[in-house]
Amino acid sequence: MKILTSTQIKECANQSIQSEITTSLELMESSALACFEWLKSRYSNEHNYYIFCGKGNNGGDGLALARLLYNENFNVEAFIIQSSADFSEDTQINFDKFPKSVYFIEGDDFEVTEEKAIIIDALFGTGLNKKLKGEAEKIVSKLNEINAIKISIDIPSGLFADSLPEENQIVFRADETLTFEFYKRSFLHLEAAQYAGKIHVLDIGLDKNLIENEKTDNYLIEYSHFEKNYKRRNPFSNKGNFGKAIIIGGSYGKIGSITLSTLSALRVGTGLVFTGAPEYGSLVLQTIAPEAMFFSCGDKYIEDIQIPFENYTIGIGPGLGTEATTKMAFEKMLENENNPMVLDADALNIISENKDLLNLIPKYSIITPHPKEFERLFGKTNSTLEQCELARKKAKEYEIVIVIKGHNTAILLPEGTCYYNATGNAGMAKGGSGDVLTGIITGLLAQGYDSKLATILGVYIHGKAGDYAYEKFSQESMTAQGIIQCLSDVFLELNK
Ligand SMILES: NC(=O)C1=CN([C@@H]2O[C@H](COP(=O)(O)OP(=O)(O)OC[C@H]3O[C@@H](n4cnc5c(N)ncnc54)[C@H](OP(=O)(O)O)[C@@H]3O)[C@@H](O)[C@H]2O)[C@@H](O)CC1
Ligand SMILES: Nc1ncnc2c1ncn2[C@@H]1O[C@H](COP(=O)(O)OP(=O)(O)O)[C@@H](O)[C@H]1O
Ligand SMILES: [K+]
Repeated sequence: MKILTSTQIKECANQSIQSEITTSLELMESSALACFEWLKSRYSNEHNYYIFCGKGNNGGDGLALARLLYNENFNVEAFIIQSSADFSEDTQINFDKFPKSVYFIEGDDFEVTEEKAIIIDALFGTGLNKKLKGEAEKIVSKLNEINAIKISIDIPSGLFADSLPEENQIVFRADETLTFEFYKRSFLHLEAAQYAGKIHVLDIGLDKNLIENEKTDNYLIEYSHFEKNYKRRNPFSNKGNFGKAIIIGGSYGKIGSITLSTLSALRVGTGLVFTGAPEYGSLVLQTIAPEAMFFSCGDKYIEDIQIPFENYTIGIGPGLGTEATTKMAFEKMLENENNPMVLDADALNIISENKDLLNLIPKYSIITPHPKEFERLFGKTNSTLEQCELARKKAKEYEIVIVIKGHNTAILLPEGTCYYNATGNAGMAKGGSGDVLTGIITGLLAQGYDSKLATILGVYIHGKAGDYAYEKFSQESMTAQGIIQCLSDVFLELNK
């Protein structure tokens, strides 16, 4: 799914209107109708709906929604900011059409009975052009204090679509946001996402051809991406058709991490998986992952990485350690390798200590830092959006794929595009989840997916398996091994 800026979204709507595909009033009605249908499917008319409206079109959506609810006998009250007397044209029409009287409110001079209350925030949408102040700030602050179900229309009031709020900025805190047609980019960044709650993208009938023609560098990964690009297995295939993945890492006390990567590479369909680890890891690895082959990388830690065959794909880093000899062996390996590889964890920590090594990373390799590892590699930034933009620059500069891991993992490609992921959950916030991702991406790369697809699909599958693990084991009890176990559910779904 494309992620467009608020200006682009407005432009799409304007073009639809100019080409007489629709009118602005019809768009407002279909926005309100989409919200109405959504609400009706989730909440009964036993609730009391309190709809807070501004003077712009977001307020118009709110007033149209109030009418639709009222007409179906829902208990609804509409509140309008006092200073919002000069409505936009369509909002004025919807104000006139609302059959009940509304409350004009000033500051915190309004009452909401908390019991069974649903507060709908239609104060400001994507037309917000400055931080909330005065009356608006007072209203939102009071709403935030009320104990009720809170739903924002299009975007929580006070939030911008394309930039992040500062600390202590007043923003409506929604449990759910019903947003129109597109994810707003800010929803994919922690600083803003905390205000938006669960996001639901509603279709309001904007012309899909116009959306198709809008250019963007930011996308959200969707199931269709995976479905479209997934390589089905030919019935006549043999193990030689599905690549050789070499997973390198592990050190004393961290053989587990490389085991998790190995198991994950096996579980995404790789033809042959080899694990390179210190000798003492052999017994554990061969017991837990008998399908994988083991080759020794020294005794106590890696001294030299000798790969005993050709045509392979390397994933290196989990549990690798940063011993002096390991560093030397890793540097030598980087000097000798030309094919894209996956670099994670300690491989990245070693590079952080010697930034010249960035230049040795083979083109189109994939690096998977969490935000702290990213900071060690490329420096501090003031926000996650700045970090994402810095990653875009670095991905281009070094011609690599950068994966910034987190709740909404961001993938930055060498051509400058960003793909955000929305699968996964907080049950994955545990040691070992990242090692699973390394194995998955390495396995996909080994099977012939190019770096871009291996990463996009890998990140998506990883989160999706995490979501299955959540359903099966709960967020608390799921483990990295649970994620690996649930990879089968992802592939079974795909093969249905
Ligand atoms: N495009 C689409 O596809 C569709 C969009 N739709 C809906 O329209 C929404 C966008 O509507 P919009 O452009 O009228 O702006 P909106 O956010 O309602 O209000 C801006 C108003 O608030 C004011 N204002 C700004 N900042 C302020 C502040 N800090 N404190 C106080 N006031 C402030 C500003 O006044 P100004 O400062 O410019 O005088 C302006 O009048 C969008 O989110 C969606 O819900 C659907 O109906 C149909 C399809
Ligand atoms: N709250 C969350 N929501 C979704 N995914 C998460 C969340 N927390 C962690 N993850 C995912 O789990 C993985 C954790 O990786 P990492 O931080 O490297 O941990 P590890 O130390 O286990 O290797 C990443 O892929 C990340 O996207
Ligand atoms: K809103």
